[in-house]
Amino acid sequence: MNTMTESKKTVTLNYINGEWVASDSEQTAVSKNPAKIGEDVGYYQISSSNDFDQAAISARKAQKAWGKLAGSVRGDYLLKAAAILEERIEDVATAMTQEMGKTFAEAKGETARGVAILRYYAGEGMRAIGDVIPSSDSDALMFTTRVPLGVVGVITPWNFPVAIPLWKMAPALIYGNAVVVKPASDTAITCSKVINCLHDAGIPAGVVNMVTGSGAKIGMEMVNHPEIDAITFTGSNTVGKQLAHAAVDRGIKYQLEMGGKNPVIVANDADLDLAADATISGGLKSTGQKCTATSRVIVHKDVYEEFKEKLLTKMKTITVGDGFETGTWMGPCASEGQLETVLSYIEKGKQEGAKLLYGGNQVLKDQGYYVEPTVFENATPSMTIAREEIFGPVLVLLKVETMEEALEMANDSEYGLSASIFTTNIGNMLSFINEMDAGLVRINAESAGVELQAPFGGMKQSSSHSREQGRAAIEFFTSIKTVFVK
Ligand SMILES: NC(=O)C1=CN([C@@H]2O[C@H](COP(=O)(O)OP(=O)(O)OC[C@H]3O[C@@H](n4cnc5c(N)ncnc54)[C@H](OP(=O)(O)O)[C@@H]3O)[C@@H](O)[C@H]2O)C=CC1
Ligand SMILES: CCCCCC(=O)O
Repeated sequence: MNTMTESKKTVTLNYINGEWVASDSEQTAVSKNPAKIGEDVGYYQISSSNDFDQAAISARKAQKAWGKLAGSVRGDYLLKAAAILEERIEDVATAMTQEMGKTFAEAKGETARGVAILRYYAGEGMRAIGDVIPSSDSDALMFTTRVPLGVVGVITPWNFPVAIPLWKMAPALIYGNAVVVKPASDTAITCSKVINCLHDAGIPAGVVNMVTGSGAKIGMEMVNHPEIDAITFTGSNTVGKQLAHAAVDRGIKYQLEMGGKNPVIVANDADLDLAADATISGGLKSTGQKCTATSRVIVHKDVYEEFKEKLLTKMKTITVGDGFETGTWMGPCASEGQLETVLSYIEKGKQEGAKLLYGGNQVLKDQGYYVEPTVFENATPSMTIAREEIFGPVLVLLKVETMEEALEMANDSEYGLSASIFTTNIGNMLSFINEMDAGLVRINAESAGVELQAPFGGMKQSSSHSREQGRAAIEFFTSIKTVFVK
């Protein structure tokens, strides 16, 4: 059981060596519902260094036998966990909406994506992992194989509290690693429910561990712990770079997926209704809290006014409220801190001279951390709201004279995660595919909504330049051995 009741409070436990245990710190912290100020979702462990040490040592001990299992046997555990998670979609999605505000429909969709991720990687346990390479010595046999890294530390954010932990854990596990997970504190309870599915699937003790608590403490414990062989992280650039420096100091492998400032280009031959719908979905779904969310909307002057009107007409239909209410299209910001960040960027946009076209206000103040869907125009590429990741429902319209200018503006960012173009012109498409510096390049489709079977990751400051998901994940979670036999 992943929780205990302590003076009528539901307290989520750590998962160490196959058991749900309280921290020896005897301290817990509260997880709050951003849609309902004052409502506590539950409590999680404020873990100690000793807690983490126990988890890392357990992982080390368990990994040896786990790595020796046949891939198909490891895959069977993931298939069982997938079936259990599928049975629990409503319960896990409820925790997600309660902890970070995502609408219940989106939360159920994400949890179903977690089920699919487990099933995809279960299959990886029976696929080829190397090549036979002809040696120049005709009497010799030369081939490659892959071996697990050992114990992988997993640090995850609050915005996809099921999909991201699973798209890191599932490949780590199928390729023979053990894991220690430190989830975002804002979504610790949701993560414990995912871990409980792996526990109930009978995964061997120590192969999977979860230690909750402050990233600044437990996250740094993780990257500096001698039993941790690699780190995979998704979150802010600030934290990612800190982890990378610590990983390099120890000489361990690291993987970072960080921020984005994702552009959409609307060409003068675009389907403007499609472009407006995709801009709203890509930019405002999940309250804009996706690293792949649309934020810069670069529109050709010939269609600017028509597109703007379509966008505003659709934005005005957006309903903001509690993610459990069926009429809600957009939930609250994930936390009070995130709301304050978004409001500060909106103020910055006004101060720097951008024109607030729609939204920009905090709403339902007495209920939760809600902000209106927001769009600016008359912004310049140098403005803060056009350069920095806001991680909220804020769109910035930018007008251009030519497609060459549009592409140049789209590339004018320190980030390079996802980018979309709406056009019916093959020349525009090919130029965009070839010249857009982004890991995810999408034609007549929104910038968000990546599929689990395809490589995911960014260029420039969005990533450490590896790729997650799909078959690409094997590159990070294994090491290649080139074997020569005479
Ligand atoms: N690219 C992406 O997918 C995401 C990007 N972001 C960006 O990050 C910003 C803040 O979001 P947030 O979730 O707080 O992102 P953070 O980078 O602050 O947190 C991500 C994870 O890192 C942990 N962490 C925090 N500080 C440290 C540290 N010093 N060492 C090790 N781990 C640490 C967090 O733990 P804890 O929760 O306990 O602090 C959490 O588990 C967002 O506004 C957005 O810009 C956020 C989420 C996803
Ligand atoms: C970390 C961000 C994940 C984005 C997944 C999506 O766009 O659907």
